[in-house]
Amino acid sequence: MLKVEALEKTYGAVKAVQGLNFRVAPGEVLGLVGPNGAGKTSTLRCLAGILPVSSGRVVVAGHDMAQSPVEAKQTLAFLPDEPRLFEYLTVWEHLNFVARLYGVEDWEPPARALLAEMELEGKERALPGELSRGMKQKLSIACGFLHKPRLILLDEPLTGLDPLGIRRMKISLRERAERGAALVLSSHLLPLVEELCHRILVIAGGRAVALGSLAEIRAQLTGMEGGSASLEELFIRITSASKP
Ligand SMILES: Nc1ncnc2c1ncn2[C@@H]1O[C@H](COP(=O)(O)OP(=O)(O)OP(=O)(O)O)[C@@H](O)[C@H]1O
Repeated sequence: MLKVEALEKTYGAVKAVQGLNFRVAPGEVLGLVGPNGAGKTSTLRCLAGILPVSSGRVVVAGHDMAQSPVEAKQTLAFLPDEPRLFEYLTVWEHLNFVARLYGVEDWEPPARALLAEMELEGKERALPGELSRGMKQKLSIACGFLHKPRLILLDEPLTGLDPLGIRRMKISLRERAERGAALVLSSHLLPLVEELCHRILVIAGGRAVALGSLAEIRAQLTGMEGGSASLEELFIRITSASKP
């Protein structure tokens, strides 16, 4: 569903992402982890087509992001950590607007189901200014899910959610993967990554320093298959080893 080849992103002299290669299959959840400034957000924004890549290729469901950006973007949803909403559109109008943008037919039944899933029932007429931080996040996620994206890119998706909201969101994400969506999820919450992700890409200084399942990364690092090191322990070992 997602193919990334030799992805590079530079900002002037800053090399934020260097030589990333990976694929994500339908139904798979890939965790993107790395220290502050590692290049996670830059990577996700390049995958979403929000930032142009400096070199390399991003292909979403067979559509090359550089050559067929509209087709590629129609297939995906990008959920940033800071929800970006329209100040003068109500909750329901947001969903209506997104449905029209993506050409979702008969959008009202799925929009209602999403509001129920995100616990926003009764808030249909509220403006963003009347919503809490977590509710804004949930509305942004509902808008992202409305067109049934086949690739879901999430940057710190649980920021601002309460414990029950976090649990519900984990279920929602897992369900989308079970129905065949590919997910790429960046987070500093390593237990969440450990719980939800089938494979993990660890980046540091813009470069991939480990890629595989937790068991594979553990085996690469310790040479002991079936060892019990947590992702947190592995993360600290990998990222401190890759420091210049
Ligand atoms: N718009 C920009 N202009 C210049 N440099 C940038 C810009 N955005 C990011 N960078 C730089 O690119 C590098 C990677 O930043 P990025 O935000 O992708 O990291 P991150 O892994 O998401 O970090 P964090 O965990 O802190 O959110 C950093 O050195 C950062 O300073």
